Amino acid sequence: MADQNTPDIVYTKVDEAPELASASLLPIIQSFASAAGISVGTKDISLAGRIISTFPEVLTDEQKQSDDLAWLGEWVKKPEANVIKLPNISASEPQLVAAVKELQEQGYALPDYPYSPSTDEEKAVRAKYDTIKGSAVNPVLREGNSDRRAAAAVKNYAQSNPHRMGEWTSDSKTRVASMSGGDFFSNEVSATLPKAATAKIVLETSEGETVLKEGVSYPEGTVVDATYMSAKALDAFLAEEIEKTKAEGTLFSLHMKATMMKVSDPIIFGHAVKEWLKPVFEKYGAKMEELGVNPNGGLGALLERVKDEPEILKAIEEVRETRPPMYMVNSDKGITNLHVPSDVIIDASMPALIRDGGKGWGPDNAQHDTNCVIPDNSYAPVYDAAIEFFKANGKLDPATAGTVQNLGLMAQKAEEYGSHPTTFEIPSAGTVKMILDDGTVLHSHAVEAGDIWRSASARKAPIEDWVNLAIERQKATGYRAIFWLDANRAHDAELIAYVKPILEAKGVADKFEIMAPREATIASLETITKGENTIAITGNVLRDYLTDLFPILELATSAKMLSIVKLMNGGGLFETGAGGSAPKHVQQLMEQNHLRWDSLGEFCALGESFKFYADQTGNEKARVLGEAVDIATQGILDENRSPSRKVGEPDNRDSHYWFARYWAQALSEQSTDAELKAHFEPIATALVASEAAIVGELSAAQGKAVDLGGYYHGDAVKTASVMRPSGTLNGIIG
Ligand SMILES: NC(=O)C1=CN([C@@H]2O[C@H](COP(=O)(O)OP(=O)(O)OC[C@H]3O[C@@H](n4cnc5c(N)ncnc54)[C@H](OP(=O)(O)O)[C@@H]3O)[C@@H](O)[C@H]2O)C=CC1
Ligand SMILES: O=C(O)CCC(=O)C(=O)O
Ligand SMILES: [Mg+2]
Repeated sequence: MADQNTPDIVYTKVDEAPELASASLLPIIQSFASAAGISVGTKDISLAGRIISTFPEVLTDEQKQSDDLAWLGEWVKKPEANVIKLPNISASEPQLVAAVKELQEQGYALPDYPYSPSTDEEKAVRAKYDTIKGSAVNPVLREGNSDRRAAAAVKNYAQSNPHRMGEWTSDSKTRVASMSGGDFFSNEVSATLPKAATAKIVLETSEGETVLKEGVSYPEGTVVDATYMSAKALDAFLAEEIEKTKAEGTLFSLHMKATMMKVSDPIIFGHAVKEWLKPVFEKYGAKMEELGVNPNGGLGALLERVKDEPEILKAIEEVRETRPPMYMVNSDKGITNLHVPSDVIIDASMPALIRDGGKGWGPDNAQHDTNCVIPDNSYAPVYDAAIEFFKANGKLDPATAGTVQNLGLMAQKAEEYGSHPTTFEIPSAGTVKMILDDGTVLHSHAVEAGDIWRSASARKAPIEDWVNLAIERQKATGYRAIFWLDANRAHDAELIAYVKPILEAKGVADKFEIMAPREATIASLETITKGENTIAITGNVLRDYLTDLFPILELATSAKMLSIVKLMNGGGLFETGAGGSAPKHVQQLMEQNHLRWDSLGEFCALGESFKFYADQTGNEKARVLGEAVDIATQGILDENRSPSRKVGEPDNRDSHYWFARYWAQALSEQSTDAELKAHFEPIATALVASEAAIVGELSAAQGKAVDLGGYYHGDAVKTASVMRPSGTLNGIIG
């Protein structure tokens, strides 16, 4: 067994619903793993944990925390890494500010979040907070490409227990709106570097040259893109779509990824907020700025800042009356699409809308056709094609549909994932140039004030690894395999120049197709409609989008996906599902003490992690544990032991009892390892014999509001007592 600081298997400490689930599940895992001499320990990547570890200088010794993310960033580069990663918060500004406030209330002397930093000290604090914001964990941990698919058991379950799908009709007014020019898609340029280079990015204006960034280094063979979104074109597009929505009688909705694309997308979101409230900003812009309003933080924060300004509130109300109804996050509470940038995240929101027959929730708490505004055209065609496909063909039938697996290029901050330090809101008109150390001007764009310029890149080694993974997966399955690459898009053309020679050299070119996202969407939907399967081999953003889209259509949720990251240096990262941290579930637990979070993703990841551990170390007990996990997971599906959505019915904790029971039974019934068999026989017997007591204790706990001692930084003891209410179960687990 490894030392205390380096557990054999790392289980990440995260946020919200998955972290609550861990309070119940992890003790079971640790107890079972210890029987094979395997330690399972936590490393903290939660939002609160990352804030705490970033500001040691203002904290007491007791409050200080190690920088586990930095540690993990190194760990995933080691061949022995074995990490189970649960979804964590990629914080928007309002989430970060709320977490800081909660920690301050708990006695952490953290600096306030500086909205508009002016002094050097404020700028330094803001820079630190900016590193915590957005998708700050996943790009660091994901030192490998992504392999996401539904395990056979999960797919079979979905086919025999098909979920409800909303009806699609050919007269649906739902559609996708995206820019016809001036966006990232149309302005993209790309080049592959023939040798290693260091680049600087400058803005040349009539006043002279400003260095936006320097010292960006790229190894030989890196595909380096540059593009920008025109602020003027974006505003004109948004204004037009607001009017069109009104004319069409649909809901206005904006879908983007302000969390993962943490620099560009909050700015785009801010443009939408400003356009929506244009007359108010025109009249009261200066006053609102004084009050600290930042449109990028959303309507929610804006309303909070102007709450004592009756004149502005009245003006907002007047504008609202002239606007189309908005797609709502929570119509009971009046929370709109534009309230919080992290409430409507495209990967989860668009598939849910498509699953529901193209309907979004309106302010009247009823479902309506919706105008889905996705400004940038790079990936919007996927949703557009899907919507048109279902209008023409009717809803997908999950009972007969095949599956779309995904292999996503993601390692080493591939593509837009790594673009955060090289994304800029342009302060004044001029030319942005990307200049290499040998003087070559690699890319150049004429820009105007407010344009969003960004450069993304993808390195050669990850690209080659991704193509090779695709070849392996196609060989293992025989499925139709499609590279979702658009030969007419600059970046994709560079990737195709990598892909084709590798396929040809390996003699498998005839096994693969290359299609632009729109055509690939149609081809994939046609394939699965026939009950056949396909592999989508995509870049990073489509990895994210498709691994929610197809699972949500096929399985109702992406939470049950197998999500494996084969780390490039030999380790394994096992993600639990492809979904997020489900904030709504926490609310329900706090109000009703019912947790509807489904840990199936954790079960799938756990089985893989143990088997991987066996491969890596030769500890065959780990393999026995892993194979038994798979049997237990199958049991959860076969016996319908997944959590129910309603209070009073079995929840996440019940499913953990059943998981422990099936796992112990599988271990006591196997004959590969006599020691494990002997160890788990009495445990399995006790779990079966105590069923009534355990289920009774779990059920008695539900129904009342609970106190977790915090939302972002809950109290571990309080959380454990809420999440482990069965003394009988705790006694057996030890
Ligand atoms: N890998 C990662 O680290 C990821 C992190 N995130 C983070 O998660 C947060 C929320 O993101 P959001 O876009 O709302 O997406 P989520 O996937 O968290 O939530 C969307 C909905 O999916 C359902 N859902 C998701 N997981 C489960 C589960 N295990 N069991 C049952 N239902 C589930 C829930 O539906 P219902 O309410 O109907 O029950 C939930 O409301 C954000 O902070 C985001 O940054 C998001 C994606 C990935
Ligand atoms: O990194 C993030 O912010 C979210 C990632 C995500 O949604 C995914 O990996 O599916
Ligand atoms: Mg996602």
